[in-house]
Amino acid sequence: MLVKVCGATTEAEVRAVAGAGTDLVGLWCGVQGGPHDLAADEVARLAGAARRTGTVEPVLVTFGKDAGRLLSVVSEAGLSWVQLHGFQPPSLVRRLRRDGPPGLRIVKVLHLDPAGRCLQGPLVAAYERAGADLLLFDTAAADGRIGSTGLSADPAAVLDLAARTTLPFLLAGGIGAHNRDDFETVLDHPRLLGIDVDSAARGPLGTLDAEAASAVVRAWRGERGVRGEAAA
Ligand SMILES: O=C(O)c1ccccc1N[C@@H]1O[C@H](COP(=O)(O)O)[C@@H](O)[C@H]1O
Repeated sequence: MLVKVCGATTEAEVRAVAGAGTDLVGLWCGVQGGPHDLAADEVARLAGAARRTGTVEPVLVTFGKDAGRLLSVVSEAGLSWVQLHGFQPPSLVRRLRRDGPPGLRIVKVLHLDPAGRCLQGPLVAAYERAGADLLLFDTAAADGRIGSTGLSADPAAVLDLAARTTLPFLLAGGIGAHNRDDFETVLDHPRLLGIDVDSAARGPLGTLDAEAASAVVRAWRGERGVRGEAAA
């Protein structure tokens, strides 16, 4: 069970996430107006801090659509993971696959609305053909908001979406220590690779917090116990 925690803005948060036993830490860049958005040089600095922990890998999380800009951030920070969290076209996935560093892991996010419909529905197969490595199923709010909605998906809608895909996937959207059992059917899915968490990994001050992240890790890894294989 791979665990990613999203939205670090300081080295202390990166270390807290690593200390909680997670595998991946999300660093935002190109999330205009987002409270945890970082400049490219800050992404590079925090990516270095993540690598120095020896256990947690940095992930560029972005709404950006400009391939040249994203490739420059990936290159400057020496990143091996990018998470396309917005409504980027399949051609961006193709371009990152073609021009990105060898081994770059491209995660394309698909959003489920409150009725269980996938907002990127017609493009799902195209993202896979374009060279995405992983999908990430997250929720969209009724008003169209995406990213850290804190809203959980209906497990049946997750399974329906999984049935329309072939790649491994991560689960996100209001994931916390309290709701692991709601997703028992999803946990049994052979292509579920792990979870991605923002809100529930934050402490009372709103910063990423070792105790809050550890509670999520313990609840979701359970007897499946081991650290995610994709972190190495
Ligand atoms: O965390 C954000 O606000 C965010 C902004 C832009 C892109 C992605 C973002 N986070 C993603 O939100 C989900 C989970 O959030 P939550 O646990 O429901 O609060 C996850 O995929 C993060 O990568």
